[in-house]
Amino acid sequence: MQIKELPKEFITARPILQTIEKAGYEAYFVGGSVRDTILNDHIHDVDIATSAYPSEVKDLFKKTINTGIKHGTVMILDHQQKYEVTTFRTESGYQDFRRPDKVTFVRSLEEDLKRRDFTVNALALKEDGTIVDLFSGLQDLEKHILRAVGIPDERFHEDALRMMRAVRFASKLDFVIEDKTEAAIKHNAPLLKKIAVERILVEFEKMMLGQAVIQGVKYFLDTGLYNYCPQFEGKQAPLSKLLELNPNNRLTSESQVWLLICHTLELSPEQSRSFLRAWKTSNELINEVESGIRLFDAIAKNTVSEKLLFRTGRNVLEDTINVLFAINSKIDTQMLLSRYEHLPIKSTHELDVNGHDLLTAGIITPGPQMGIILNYLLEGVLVGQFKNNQSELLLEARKYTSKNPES
Ligand SMILES: Nc1ccn([C@@H]2O[C@H](COP(=O)(O)OP(=O)(O)OP(=O)(O)O)[C@@H](O)[C@H]2O)c(=O)n1
Ligand SMILES: [Mg+2]
Repeated sequence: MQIKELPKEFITARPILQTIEKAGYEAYFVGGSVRDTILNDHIHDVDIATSAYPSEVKDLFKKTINTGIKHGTVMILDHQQKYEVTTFRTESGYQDFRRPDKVTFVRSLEEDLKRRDFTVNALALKEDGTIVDLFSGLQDLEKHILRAVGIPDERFHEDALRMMRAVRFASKLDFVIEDKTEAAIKHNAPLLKKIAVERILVEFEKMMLGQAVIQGVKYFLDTGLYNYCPQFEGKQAPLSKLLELNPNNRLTSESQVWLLICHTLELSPEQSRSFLRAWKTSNELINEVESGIRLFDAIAKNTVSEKLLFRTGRNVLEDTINVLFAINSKIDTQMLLSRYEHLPIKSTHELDVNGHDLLTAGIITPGPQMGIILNYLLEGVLVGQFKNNQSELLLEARKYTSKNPES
């Protein structure tokens, strides 16, 4: 197969391949960018594989960085672009089911491709647009099949994360997993325990954000992979609720993913925090999800106040609304949004007095009372009891201090 019109990302990278080839080595585009080009999907990073050894690659280009020289990867800087060029390799020494600690460089493309995870990821593209397809990856791409290269067991023993990659691609690309490959995942699922949580997290999030999320989740449950993810052991029943997600409403951010998961597992705000710590998500995400779960709780109890909407903020509110759509909730989300829009202020900075104003007006002296009064004024403004107007707020602050003198 020949690709007639290469995407612009390949066109700009083409001189790199040509330089390597002119020096007598082989060089190809490989990996996801080749797969995504044939699928007509957007490509995000162009990876290059070559028969040249890292030192030989470095001799050919002016600006290079040793990003992963041990694994054979050299980064080439060219016209403000960065390209990762990796020497063909076979990988050995997989005792721990993680990425190899030892790689052996080889001169043969075939040796390199046969150690890749799935046939659709084992295609190589020449600079002239010719596809090298040694494992029927093109046929699998056409039929939307995800199939391990060679013997599936071997591929998953080399890197157990590939099992999570399989369910991720099933969701992202809307591909079915070929039977033997799926059976090998079922069989080897416990190996996932060896994999760093941070790597599992990335694949799980991508699965949840994919176009065929229900199919991804189905594989995730059927293969038993979930049992070897943090906090998911034995949680088949609650996780199965994800199979009823609204197929027309995709999640659009990591925080939505985790809000949905914490809600599905019926976690309290505090439980959500420790759950997410086990998954090693960022603190920012933990705070967002906690806030969203508080809103979910208030929605369930019908106790959503203006103050809660204010504290939730627009981003988390929008995330929550998208999750409500995803779970086919009947909640009047329009009403929630409209109540938020009608809040007189959206952030504490918009309050027409601040601590400094209270001090200069002589209403209080520095101390803990300041926070209490500002909060009192904020709440009054949010419920429409006070206007957000400095003189009125100073007056209310004065009234408050005379009724509640500092003890
Ligand atoms: N555990 C892994 C990870 C990667 N690869 C190979 O390395 C390529 C590039 O890896 P990566 O960028 O992680 O994945 P992509 O397939 O490019 O997908 P994405 O769109 O997420 O970049 C893959 O296509 C595959 O050939 C592999 O065999 N096994
Ligand atoms: Mg990639």
